[in-house]
Amino acid sequence: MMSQYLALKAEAEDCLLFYRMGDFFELFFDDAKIASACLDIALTARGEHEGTRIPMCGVPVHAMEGYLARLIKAGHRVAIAEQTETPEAARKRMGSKALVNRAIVRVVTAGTLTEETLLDSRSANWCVVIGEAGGQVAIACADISTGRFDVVESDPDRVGAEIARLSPAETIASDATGFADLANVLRPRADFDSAGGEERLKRLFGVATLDGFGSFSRAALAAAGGLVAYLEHTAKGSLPFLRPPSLSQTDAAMAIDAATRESLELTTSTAGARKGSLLDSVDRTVTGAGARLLGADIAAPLMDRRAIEARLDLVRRFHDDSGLRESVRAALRALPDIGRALGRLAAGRGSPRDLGQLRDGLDGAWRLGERLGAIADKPALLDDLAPMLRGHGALIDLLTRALVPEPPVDAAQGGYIAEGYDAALDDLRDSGAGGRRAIAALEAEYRARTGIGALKIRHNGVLGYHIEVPARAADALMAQDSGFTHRQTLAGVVRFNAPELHDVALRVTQAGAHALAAEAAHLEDLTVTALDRREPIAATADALARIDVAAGLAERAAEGGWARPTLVDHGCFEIEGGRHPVVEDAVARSGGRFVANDCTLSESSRLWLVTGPNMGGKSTFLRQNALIAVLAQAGSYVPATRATLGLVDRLFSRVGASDNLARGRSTFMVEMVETAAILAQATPRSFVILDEVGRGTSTYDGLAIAWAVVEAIHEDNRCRCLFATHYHELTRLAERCEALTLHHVRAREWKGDLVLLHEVADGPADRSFGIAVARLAGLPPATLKRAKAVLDKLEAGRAKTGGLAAGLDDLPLFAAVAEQEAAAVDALRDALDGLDLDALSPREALDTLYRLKALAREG
Ligand SMILES: Nc1ncnc2c1ncn2[C@@H]1O[C@H](COP(=O)(O)OP(=O)(O)OP(=O)(O)O)[C@@H](O)[C@H]1O
Repeated sequence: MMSQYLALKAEAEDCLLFYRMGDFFELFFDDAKIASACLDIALTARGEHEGTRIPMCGVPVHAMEGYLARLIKAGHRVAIAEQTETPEAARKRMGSKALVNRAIVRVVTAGTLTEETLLDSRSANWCVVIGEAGGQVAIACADISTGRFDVVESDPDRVGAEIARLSPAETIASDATGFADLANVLRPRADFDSAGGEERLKRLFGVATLDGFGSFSRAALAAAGGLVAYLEHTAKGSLPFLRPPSLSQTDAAMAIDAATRESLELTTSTAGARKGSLLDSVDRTVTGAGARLLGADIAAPLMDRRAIEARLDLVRRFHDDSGLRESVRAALRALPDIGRALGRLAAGRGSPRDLGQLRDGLDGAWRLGERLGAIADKPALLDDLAPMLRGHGALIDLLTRALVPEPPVDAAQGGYIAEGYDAALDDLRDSGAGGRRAIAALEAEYRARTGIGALKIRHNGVLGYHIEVPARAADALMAQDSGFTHRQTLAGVVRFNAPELHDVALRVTQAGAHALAAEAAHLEDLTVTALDRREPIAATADALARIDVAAGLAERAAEGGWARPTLVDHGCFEIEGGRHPVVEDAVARSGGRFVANDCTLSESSRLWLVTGPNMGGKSTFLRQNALIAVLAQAGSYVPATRATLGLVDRLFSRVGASDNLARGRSTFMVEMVETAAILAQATPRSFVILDEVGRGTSTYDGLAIAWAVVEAIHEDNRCRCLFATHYHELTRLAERCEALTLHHVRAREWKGDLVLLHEVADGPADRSFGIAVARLAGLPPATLKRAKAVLDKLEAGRAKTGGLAAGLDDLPLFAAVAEQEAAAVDALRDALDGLDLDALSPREALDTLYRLKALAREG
């Protein structure tokens, strides 16, 4: 047995091997140590291997799903080795010392789950593969719990952002590409060969050419083929359930890099949970499929204005008609998740209940389709969706006739095929029921014959039907001629058999076994019939999800008084009464009122420099505008009283404080890497929010960098940008950057207390209130007093020297400064030994300026 085990383990080296032994899955050696620690189950030992005891632990087969879930969550992969023949068959083959054949039937990984209990019903479960060919890159992703299959052709530099968008359960790449560091599973290069990929796809979809799906690049074939190869590997050869691939380009969606997603908390909060994210605050969907689609929509806002308007038209229809909205949501709420039921059936892991869910879901969809088809003023999208909801009439009828109202998850006990569906099955059941009645009659007869009132006929797995009497009354039945045969003596009872009982029991058992077999055959047939229609069923599931998303967004919009955004072709961004949905909820929960703010970026004012006290609401203001862009392009109403915006092609958010020490980068390093990416990638159609860039380093360095970044964004990127800063010196930039305007969040000091008004107003902030905020935060009075004294000294010094601001003011007027302070400049020129002052970078220029000023003061 151990050599069989070791051979199987060699096939699945990167997995924990679940080795089936009767009613248990056993794990051995290191697998046992890892699993027992992770699952908190006993580690024992058994037999010997190379002179040492073999560590071992096991989980019961019936409880395996729960254990699997914990292992997969902890990041393990599990290979399931099943017995592939019965012990009887093995004995026939090899005699009494037979070893049952076993084989790995499945590799369970995070990206290839279909079990309801292992999946979150409200999130997609993506398995993502990166493929590369001829310098091009494509990403193939599948959610095999629903069969969704997308292939996206990507710029090499957008691969990271795409992966962040999908937030996959598993990412796979070839061990030979440059993307290995983005992957958590590496597969051999041969799996990603584009010619082999084409063959695999043709085989999967049973087609002679892929032309019907669109035109695949070689990279797309490599990725899609690599994905199919991986799914075949984990399902051990059986083909996965995938719908025909939908091909797209990354530029069909707003580009949002990983750091921006994280800082805007689009689908998860910075704590990693769904709670606190934009998605959580917007989500009013009532079905798992709707929630999954909304997550995908928010993660990938569209770039196609017509498609966005189509979604918005549908939201508006539900928004403006609350009666319709409520009835549609009530109907959807009652529907089971047909997409996932279909996924389980297609993966060969379906149950009678899954068929029942299909029946109920499709029936509900049909009714909803009828209703929606008949309403007035149908938006175009609904015209497309309503017919998709109907059209499974024959299947619904078949399943309604075939199944009981509430089919069980476990097929083993039978009882899921409805009466009247199959006359032969009904007969078998009748004869089983007749037998059970005969057994009841026998019980009465035995009681009368023996005079033992407590006599019972019972059933168990070992003895089958038998007669049970209390031990004290058993003697009468023990006699040779009693007509009863002794089978078992237990503590309080003694068990017997009798010839009549044996005959009737045989009839009952045989009828039962035949009935079970007949039901199983029906289950298989019904599954095949349902799967014949899997593409249109999946399309119905998609249509339901789209309607749920629209009705949910309408509900959210009505709840929050949101407005339909107007999308235009030029680069404006005009928000009136904008709000941050997550902060607004939080403020409301603590009894406060959120202050709405306008943001009007235009050609002549495309860069807003926002100053103001800490805690004043700068970050909130920046983010709420970025979130409004995301929501608008995802096809949602937005938290504002009015919003008009030109489409945003790339969204960037750089927020001062986050760091990534885990990746070995300091806070400042991360800040600079991300800022560099923005300067390299932002286009005039982009929207950028920068929050306190430069604060991660020393004041002068930070100010110099912030200064140069603002200039570069203004001159070169020319994107729409909100820039929040504590460097008041930067406000000087307004004098020379014509499209930069100054704004501040308002605050007042009232009788020594700071009052934050959270109101965005024009012009620069007059002061910074840092110490007042520190007091609000509860810094000890002695420390506050000392801080105030230091601040006074600094300010006095600044007044005397002209200060930092004066220096920056002079930066482009270097020559003028030089004229006024010629002597110092000469001294400096000597000191700098022929350095070309005109060629200095802003940072060097600034340093030089300060040295110059110092020399001038001395001289
Ligand atoms: N418009 C608003 N209306 C009501 N409360 C608000 C508003 N904006 C922000 N707040 C409250 O103020 C808090 C601080 O806001 P935010 O983090 O945006 O300030 P900040 O100016 O960026 O501060 P810092 O400079 O310290 O980072 C928020 O958590 C929220 O409770």
